[in-house]
Amino acid sequence: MDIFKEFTFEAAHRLPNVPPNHKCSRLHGHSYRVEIHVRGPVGERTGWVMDFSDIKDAFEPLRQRLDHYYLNEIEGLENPTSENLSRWIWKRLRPTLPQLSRIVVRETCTSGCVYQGEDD
Ligand SMILES: Nc1nc2c(c(=O)[nH]1)N=C([C@H](O)[C@H](O)COP(=O)(O)OP(=O)(O)OP(=O)(O)O)CN2
Ligand SMILES: [Zn+2]
Repeated sequence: MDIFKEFTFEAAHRLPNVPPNHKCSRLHGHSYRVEIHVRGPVGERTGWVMDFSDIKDAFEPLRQRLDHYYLNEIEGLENPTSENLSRWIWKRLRPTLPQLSRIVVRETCTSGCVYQGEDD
């Protein structure tokens, strides 16, 4: 079964590789929403795949590195698209959360990406 926990953080960014007249070449911010999904069997006694608070404990150090920062200044996020942000999170979270199965990053109410470690 797949379970998930959703997190939010605020951050600024700009996209350095878009044309100069592209709106995202300008500095702007988002209220990012991130879903962390974990896949595994449901424990017979616990009745759960994993305690949601264990997902929170695993993601919180990364959230602290992102919240209220300028993403472009973070190593590995020089081009902070949703796609690159999901890969950045995956790479750092997977070692402590091996059951990680999917990351959903939402930049706006209508835009985001889903990453399942395809090119990990
Ligand atoms: N594939 C991607 N495309 C875009 C990304 C991205 O990370 N991956 N990022 C952006 C910008 O960061 C932009 O802030 C968000 O995009 P967009 O959905 O265009 O934002 P709007 O809220 O302005 O969208 P509207 O629906 O047109 O109001 C751009 N593209
Ligand atoms: Zn943006």
